[in-house]
Amino acid sequence: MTAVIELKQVNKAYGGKKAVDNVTLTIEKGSVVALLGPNGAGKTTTVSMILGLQQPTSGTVKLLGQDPRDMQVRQRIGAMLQEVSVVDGLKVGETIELFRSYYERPLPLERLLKIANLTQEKDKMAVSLSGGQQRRLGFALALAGDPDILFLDEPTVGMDVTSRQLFWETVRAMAVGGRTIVLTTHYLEEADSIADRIIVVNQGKVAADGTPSQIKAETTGRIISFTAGAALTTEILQAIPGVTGVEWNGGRVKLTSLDTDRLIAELIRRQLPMRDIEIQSGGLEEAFRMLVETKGAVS
Ligand SMILES: Nc1ncnc2c1ncn2[C@@H]1O[C@H](COP(=O)(O)OP(=O)(O)OP(=O)(O)O)[C@@H](O)[C@H]1O
Repeated sequence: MTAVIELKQVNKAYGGKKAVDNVTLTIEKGSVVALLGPNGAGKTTTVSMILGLQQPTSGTVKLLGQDPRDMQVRQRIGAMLQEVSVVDGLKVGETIELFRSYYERPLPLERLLKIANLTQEKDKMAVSLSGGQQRRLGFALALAGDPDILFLDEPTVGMDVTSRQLFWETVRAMAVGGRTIVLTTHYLEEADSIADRIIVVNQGKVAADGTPSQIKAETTGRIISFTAGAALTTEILQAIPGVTGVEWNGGRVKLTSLDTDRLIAELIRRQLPMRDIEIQSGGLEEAFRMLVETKGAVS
């Protein structure tokens, strides 16, 4: 595995306040990584340091093994930031052409227009685009140089459902092609479906790091549900080692546990009256809430 992004003991302070607090992490080539965290957690600051737009107060950031400000490195990076740079007086097509001119091997204009679903808008003034269309233009500009690493900072904010679907299909196809994608989002279901690694950031620190299923399993544990025989009560179930929660819904009971493999063995060993047993993971939303709440929410 090749590390394309490396952060070592990175800190960023504004005044006396730490926005990023001693973060060390490595991102491998070809991975799709989602940075999740509440407002003010430090996601954008982390991405800006990886991009070389801001300097860490201490620690080191390497992009493709180099300083992120290196010109050769910049040729291989694309970024879609929260603010889209719409140049006054330029049409959509001209804006894309301008960005293409910065790169040695840009993607063709027509392809970029198609990817961003802006073919119809090619001759419109960029400033006249709607919010969602401007986000899509931002995507085309990020892809102009056919980047190896793509940064997407809350990319789908303001996009309608159809644009959002098309957007993620394109991102997925790019990841299959071996590109590395780093995104920040508040939409947990998007992170769950697109990312192969989720890094939860809270108060400038990494609160959790793993695959979506690891994050879910490690934080909320898993759930065993079954239709319970009449003899079973909450007291009996709570007394079984490994049970962290008991919830009833009619005759069905939901047990939560951090180790469902061990618990299921124990339930069977006790020959409890159970039918239609199911094992599920907790939701990412729940995992995220727990992580952020236990470590203290950021206003
Ligand atoms: N230029 C700046 N000057 C002073 N403080 C800043 C600056 N940029 C960010 N901060 C502070 O640093 C912290 C982290 O902000 P950052 O924008 O990185 O968070 P975020 O996780 O991207 O949040 P959001 O989800 O709201 O975009 C916040 O407390 C923010 O107020």
